[in-house]
Amino acid sequence: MISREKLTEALSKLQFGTHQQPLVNWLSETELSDTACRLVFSFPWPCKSQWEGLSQRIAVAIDELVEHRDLTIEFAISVPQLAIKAERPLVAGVKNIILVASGKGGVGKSTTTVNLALALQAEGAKVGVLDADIYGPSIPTMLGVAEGTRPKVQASKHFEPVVAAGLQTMSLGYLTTEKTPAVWRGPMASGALMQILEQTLWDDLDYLIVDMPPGTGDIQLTVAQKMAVSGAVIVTTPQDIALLDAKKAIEMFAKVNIPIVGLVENMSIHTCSACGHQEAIFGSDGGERLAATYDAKLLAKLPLSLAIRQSADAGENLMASSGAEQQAYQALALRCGEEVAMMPLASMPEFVLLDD
Ligand SMILES: Nc1ncnc2c1ncn2[C@@H]1O[C@H](COP(=O)(O)OP(=O)(O)OP(=O)(O)O)[C@@H](O)[C@H]1O
Repeated sequence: MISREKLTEALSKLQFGTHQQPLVNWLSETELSDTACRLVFSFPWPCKSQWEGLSQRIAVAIDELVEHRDLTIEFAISVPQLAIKAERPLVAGVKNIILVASGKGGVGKSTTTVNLALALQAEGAKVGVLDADIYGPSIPTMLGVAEGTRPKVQASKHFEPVVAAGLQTMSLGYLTTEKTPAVWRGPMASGALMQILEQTLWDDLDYLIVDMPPGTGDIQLTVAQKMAVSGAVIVTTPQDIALLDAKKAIEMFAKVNIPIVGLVENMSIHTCSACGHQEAIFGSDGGERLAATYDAKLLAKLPLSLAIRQSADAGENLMASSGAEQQAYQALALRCGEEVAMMPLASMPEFVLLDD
């Protein structure tokens, strides 16, 4: 005979996610009758691509209990808001702010921001991107936003985000022109950034991914300190010089008590499209070594690839393709979402988990 207890027992044998937690942790609804069995699982991070496989695993695990009943398995996503207890104010309409940073310029921070955002969205989250790279806002181009696009202004004080590829975006690039490039000095730059962060009408975002300016100077420090941030993702290449700068970025965030969600090793391996030969052009295992030094997680190793460069240049959505690159960003998004969701479980007293 089917019972809730037996169901839970059978389901507790299944694990899910990198942390291999019991799937039953996310069982949010159970309906049992003589003719039907309906289960609803609600996940705190976006993971749509996993649902089909999960559904099959669940059906096999409870097959004997379900017998002749109609089995319905449903999945939902409910990303919790991670908030800092401290005085930093939350940004309206945003549940989690994730900073994407690098010590060194040109390591692929903006490319990672865009593709991480698109991949989180493909996994079922509502995502926005704030282009805070004042030295060269490149997010609009990478998302195919037409040159000269300006955000709509509401009541003379709020910006409506520019929606591109389904993402809510805001960039200093929308507010400056080639003739009036932004020549920002420290306080002015961080002031302008905070202003566009707070004056944009973000609409119910699970994640706002912020493309930080490269470096670890005053602007980065001020912005990081003023935002109520869930965590930072550090992008580096495996090259020694980039790793050195990534260390500075990790230490900067430690100083202002911002947890590191994890590291991304970009431009990791290159596979020759003609012969398939693989080469570690910028060196190998730098990400692993850095992660080990700081006891941080290596979220992903992303390939150095023509498809990544071309999609960024052309403003095309790489998640609409189905190659190894799309899979690499999908894996990054799944891992990143999970790590953010798991954060309250770690020993970080300055964080509280708020229910919806
Ligand atoms: N994994 C990758 N494979 C191939 N090309 C890449 C990859 N990542 C980034 N690029 C390319 O490298 C260049 C620099 O990338 P990007 O602008 O994302 O770096 P960044 O760290 O944000 O730079 P900046 O310091 O200027 O803000 C771009 O031309 C981008 O298309």
